[in-house]
Amino acid sequence: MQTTNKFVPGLDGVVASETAISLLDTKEEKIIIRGYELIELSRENDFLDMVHLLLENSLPTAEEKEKLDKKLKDNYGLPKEIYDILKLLPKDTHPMDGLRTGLSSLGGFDKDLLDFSTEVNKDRAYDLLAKLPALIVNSYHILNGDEPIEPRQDLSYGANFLYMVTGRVPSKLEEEIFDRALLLYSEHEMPNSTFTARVIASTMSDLYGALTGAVASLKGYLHGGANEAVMHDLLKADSASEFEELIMNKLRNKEKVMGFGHRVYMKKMDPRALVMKDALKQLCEAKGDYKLLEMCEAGEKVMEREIGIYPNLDYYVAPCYWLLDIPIPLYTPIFYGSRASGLTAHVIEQHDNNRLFRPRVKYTGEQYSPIK
Ligand SMILES: CC(=O)SCCNC(=O)CCNC(=O)[C@H](O)C(C)(C)COP(=O)(O)OP(=O)(O)OC[C@H]1O[C@@H](n2cnc3c(N)ncnc32)[C@H](O)[C@@H]1OP(=O)(O)O
Ligand SMILES: O=C([O-])CC(=O)C(=O)O
Repeated sequence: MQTTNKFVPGLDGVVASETAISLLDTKEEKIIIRGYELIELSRENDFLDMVHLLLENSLPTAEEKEKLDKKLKDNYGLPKEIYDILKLLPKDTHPMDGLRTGLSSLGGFDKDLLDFSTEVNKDRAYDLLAKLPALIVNSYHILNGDEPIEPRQDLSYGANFLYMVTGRVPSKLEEEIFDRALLLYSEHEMPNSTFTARVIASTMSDLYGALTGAVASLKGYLHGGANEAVMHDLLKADSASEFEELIMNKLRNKEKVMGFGHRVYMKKMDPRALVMKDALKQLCEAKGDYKLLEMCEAGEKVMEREIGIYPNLDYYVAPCYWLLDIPIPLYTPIFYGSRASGLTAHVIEQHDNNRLFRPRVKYTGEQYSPIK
């Protein structure tokens, strides 16, 4: 055992793992996913390409993509018992907690639960990605006292996901923007939720357990929960100047402004946010109403001017989801639905080449004294 005495709060900058999945290359300003660059991928590819890239280490051929699409669609259905379990939850349960419960319960339906071979883990990952839209959206519907919505096989993965949320088939632009957000959210190196999943997987616990822990991690407002918090803030103002005032008040009160800042890109804008800012422009243009864009731009300017901190992805995803008619409590669960693609790749990688995570502490308690 090697011990270093250096304590780094929040493990800021600490290298916790080797991975061949992704890297935030801050020198080159690139988000590398298995050798490709995320922003370039967002221009040329869709979420299913990303799923294939993450789980198979290559972009799919047309034939592979068709097979993947079919594999997911064939497994859309959830065991009826999962809906029965969700119906037992108190109605004010947050959909992230509904998702956490449903996901955890799914483990019991896996006949090979303790087979961690790469192939079985991969099949399990595809099965989960197939089921997540129904689990996420229907846990929300059930918690609202509504009936679950059946997935539609005739729509693309993203269009079906969005259809189940709103109950209407999205326009081409809505489908593309929703899919782009899925792709951008899919993988981001070693955020708290990925670290959580890998720590759990490192005890040779199963994929459902590791992914359930990651739901709890992503829910917090310092991480994925920020996208919901951003929208709540935007709705408190009615114009760019009111939103600027709201942010100034938060700064005066030393409060964090949601959707800004990032452990890795603190002094720069998250490159993914720029892509979603463009998407917001497109959605505003389609609606002929630019208010949300003007408010967000005003917020961006005031944060740069006052404290030199820039938007992260959640800041520009939130108003896009709003314009896509997605209810706010589904923002973080949908983020999770996308991130599950990266998380499953990380759990597989951890199981394939494992060493138990077990760090040490800097002790700040009382010195030893014998019990009298
Ligand atoms: C997809 C994602 O998960 S992206 C992250 C989503 N989360 C958010 O948007 C929540 C708001 N942002 C934050 O709280 C932070 O920027 C985090 C959690 C993302 C990163 O946190 P850390 O790397 O630990 O940075 P930390 O919180 O220590 O901030 C450093 C300094 O910047 C300030 N700061 C950072 N972010 C913000 C913010 N959003 N609003 C106001 N001040 C901020 C801090 O107050 C701190 O100032 P100080 O040194 O004067 O005390
Ligand atoms: O990388 C992080 O710490 C948080 C983040 O942006 C993400 O998970 O997408």
